[in-house]
Amino acid sequence: MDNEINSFPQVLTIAGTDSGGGAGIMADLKTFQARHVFGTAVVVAVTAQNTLGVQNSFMLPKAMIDDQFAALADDLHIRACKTGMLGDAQHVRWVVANLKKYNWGPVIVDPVMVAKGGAVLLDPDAIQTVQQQLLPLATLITPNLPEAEQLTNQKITTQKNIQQAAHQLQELGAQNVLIKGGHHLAQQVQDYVLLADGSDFWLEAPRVDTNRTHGTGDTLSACIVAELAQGHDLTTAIRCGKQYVTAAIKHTIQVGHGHGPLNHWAGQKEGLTHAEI
Ligand SMILES: Nc1ncnc2c1ncn2[C@@H]1O[C@H](COP(=O)(O)OP(=O)(O)OP(=O)(O)O)[C@@H](O)[C@H]1O
Ligand SMILES: Cc1ncc(CO)c(N)n1
Repeated sequence: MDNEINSFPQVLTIAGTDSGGGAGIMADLKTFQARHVFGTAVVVAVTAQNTLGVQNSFMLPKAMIDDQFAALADDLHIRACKTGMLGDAQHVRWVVANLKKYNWGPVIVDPVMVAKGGAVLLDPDAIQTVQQQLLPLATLITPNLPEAEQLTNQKITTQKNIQQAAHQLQELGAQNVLIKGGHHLAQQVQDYVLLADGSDFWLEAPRVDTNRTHGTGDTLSACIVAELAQGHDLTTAIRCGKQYVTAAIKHTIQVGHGHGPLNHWAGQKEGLTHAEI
């Protein structure tokens, strides 16, 4: 009976809001909607933000965070989840406690640290807590290059460095690793994937010459969550996420004066369906 009630794929984002609608929970929910899963959210932080930057942020108190998790656990059946902006060490610890307390399916950790405009979204002194407490829970971790540098405490300039960093992240406890190459300015953007069984591959796409890349990382990880919730394997979900985010960057929309948001309808434009990727 309960299985029938909760048969529609439901997913969860645990992150911060973006009043400008382009990143964080807003990007996640738009991606979930476009990828045909039912999106839910635990709000950890609220930001006053637009395409020009982050003007203010507010971290929610522990009881409010715990109650959001409890409300979902009492009623819904979440098949996969992701984390985004977690703010500081104590919020990382509170989220970790709730990830351990209930079953949310595969956990995709997007270790958000700094917004495209430069605002700090994770206190630097929380990095150790992320390494020690959150990474071991990660089915997949999806750092960008600066985040991978912080988490592995090394400069990353070559493909070999990227591969070494991915292995280090596995040693810290993440089962699978996707290092995003959007911050490297080469003509081809290259992301590196290292899977739990030791196999690996590069995902390549032509760089789109645009500054409208607000929320690219959120959109990629949210799409992976959506595909996993629909029963696809991790490699398929990652390839689909890459295809979706590339389309969402390419089919640009004109919103805001700065780092504009993506076009979350772009998958429909390119006729992408979850089954065919
Ligand atoms: N200009 C671009 N053209 C094509 N693909 C891009 C571009 N910029 C980023 N990407 C892709 O978008 C995805 C996200 O990468 P990126 O490194 O930008 O993440 P991020 O820094 O976490 O994003 P954000 O902080 O804005 O959420 C990756 O698959 C990356 O290759
Ligand atoms: C709330 C929030 N989460 C994540 C990002 C990074 O894209 C952002 N700019 N804002």
